[in-house]
Amino acid sequence: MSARGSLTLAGVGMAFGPVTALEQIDLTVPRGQLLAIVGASGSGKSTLLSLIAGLLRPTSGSLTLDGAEITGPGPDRGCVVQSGAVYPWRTVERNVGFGLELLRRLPRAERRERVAYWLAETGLSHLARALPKQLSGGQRQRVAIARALACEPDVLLLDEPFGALDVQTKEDMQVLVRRIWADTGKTIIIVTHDVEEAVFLGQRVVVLASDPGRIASDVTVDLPDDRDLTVKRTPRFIELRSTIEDLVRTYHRKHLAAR
Ligand SMILES: Nc1ncnc2c1ncn2[C@@H]1O[C@H](COP(=O)(O)OP(=O)(O)OP(=O)(O)O)[C@@H](O)[C@H]1O
Repeated sequence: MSARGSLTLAGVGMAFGPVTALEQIDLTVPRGQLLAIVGASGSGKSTLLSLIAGLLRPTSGSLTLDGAEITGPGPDRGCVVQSGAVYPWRTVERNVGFGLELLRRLPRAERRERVAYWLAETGLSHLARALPKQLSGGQRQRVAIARALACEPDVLLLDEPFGALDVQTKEDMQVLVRRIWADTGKTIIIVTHDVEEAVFLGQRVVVLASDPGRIASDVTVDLPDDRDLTVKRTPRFIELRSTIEDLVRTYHRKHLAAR
């Protein structure tokens, strides 16, 4: 279990010239929490994740990870985006080992061991020598997840990672994320358009409103921690999904009406 991974955002704002993408975001994510962020298109979800990743600097407020200010990207945070961004010329195992080659001077044997572990954990061992072009979309996202985890980050950031996948593959990936979370105890933050995905994955769902992007609602998902896909058919799941879908819609409409 990771002993780190607690995030605090205090008064975070982000403007791109005249566009205020985020305003006054106050958010504490305890170590080991699985948080989903939803909101209409343009509500600042990706911007928020990029700030946590350290790819952007806020125009106001501060972000800290375990008490230290986030000033740029670092190996303590691993990112996976929708496109997966795997290197087409590298085999699966060399993709998974990529961050380890770059970020840490690990002995070769340990590097191999870690790559093998994450290949197994993500169900890719049999594809270790394959090239990305031989993989399905879901398998490619598994590679991106394994690569992020091989560096042993304290926080895993997922930006619409399954948006391009078919329903079946998407559900397999959701189950994978829940298992990784249960096995590692890492802090995981996932941005998604898909409210069903947010409720299935999250212990907590934060809803963003648009224009400017801000926290509209913070919902605790009181479903069992050892949930499987059948939970999606339970009354409480359906109720939570409807409540959050309504919130997303309401804040989207308010934003349109204000224009
Ligand atoms: N690099 C940038 N330069 C200028 N404006 C930007 C930039 N990045 C984001 N924005 C603006 O900030 C706002 C929030 O964008 P962001 O991509 O974070 O929203 P999102 O909720 O992730 O949207 P989507 O769900 O469509 O991906 C939008 O108005 C967008 O146009």
